Amino acid sequence: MQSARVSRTARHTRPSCRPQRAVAVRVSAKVNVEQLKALKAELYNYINSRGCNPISVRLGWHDSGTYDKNIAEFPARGGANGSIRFKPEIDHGANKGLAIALAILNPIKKKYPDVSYADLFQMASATAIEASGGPKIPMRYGRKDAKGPEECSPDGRLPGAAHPFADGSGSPAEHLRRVFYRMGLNDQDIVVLSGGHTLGRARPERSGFGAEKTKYTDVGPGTSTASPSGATDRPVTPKPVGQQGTSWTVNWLEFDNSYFKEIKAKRDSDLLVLPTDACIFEDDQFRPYAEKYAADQAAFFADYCVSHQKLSELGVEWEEGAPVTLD
Ligand code: HEM
Repeated sequence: MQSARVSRTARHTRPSCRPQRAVAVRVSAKVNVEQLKALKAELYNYINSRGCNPISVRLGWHDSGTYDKNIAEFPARGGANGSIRFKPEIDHGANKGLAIALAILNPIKKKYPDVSYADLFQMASATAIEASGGPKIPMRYGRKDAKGPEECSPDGRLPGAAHPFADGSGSPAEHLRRVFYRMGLNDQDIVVLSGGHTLGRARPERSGFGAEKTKYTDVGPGTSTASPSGATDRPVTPKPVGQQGTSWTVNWLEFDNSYFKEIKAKRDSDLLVLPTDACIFEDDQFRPYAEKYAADQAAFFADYCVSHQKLSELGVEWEEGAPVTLD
């Protein structure tokens, strides 16, 4: 597993889902490409076999979503720097339940000591999406880590889902704009990234949202006899102890555009629509994007790749010679 820490030539691609012309770049002596590749292979198999795709995506997003573009210094500006692994950040209210994701990833991390936590969390998220049938996001690696609890982001930077909003916003759309604009993201990013909720569930014991269980979560994704989509051949999540929660979609381990279709249709009270989800079809600037993604999965995937790559690089300080790509 140990690789020579030498410069090498790698293929570098631009941020898009579509194949791009390869450009030769020098890769950092500090970034261990062999370990990154081996880690990705292990994560792909592990995450898919355990059905922990949704929580892996939420962990990556909650690490990077603390970014504040108005703060110059690393890591005080927040972002994808691995600081979520420390108390007090992991104990922030918005992160409730994510200690489970750390408990899953920490033993794996031990086998890849040269990989930063920041890279691990972003890789786990992107790999979880790919392994759920989603697009292959053009990821780049070589992030530096925050070093200790004193470098954690302050509480309150992640979005709330419903009134009352901590920043005093009068509507969900205003709140989303305040939070995502602070990260340097735009309306399209807000809508397309909301599509991350095609995966997973909300549980009363974590966020306070959702029911204890629904016909879609009591047995497993897409396996309810009431499911219009019927059974899935994807692995079913091992039934966890505690509440099963409410999913946004029927097949909540399948990454597709069903989130947009379901939010638009509002057809089933067993599927979740948070106020911040509903507003993507209610707000005049958000709606065209939401309509586009409900109608066209390929467009959703293409735009999702661009916004997810941005999200995964918020606030990042790269190692010397990074970023590197793996393909
Ligand atoms: C737009 C603002 C957002 C709000 C207000 C929000 C809110 C929430 C809430 C309340 C939960 C339920 C947590 C629980 O009870 O376990 C949740 C789960 C989740 N969120 Fe978001 N979220 C937002 C954006 C995002 C983004 C941008 C992504 C990824 C790109 C994302 C991915 C997820 C995933 C995958 C889950 C399911 C986790 C699981 O099943 O364990 N969310 N979100």
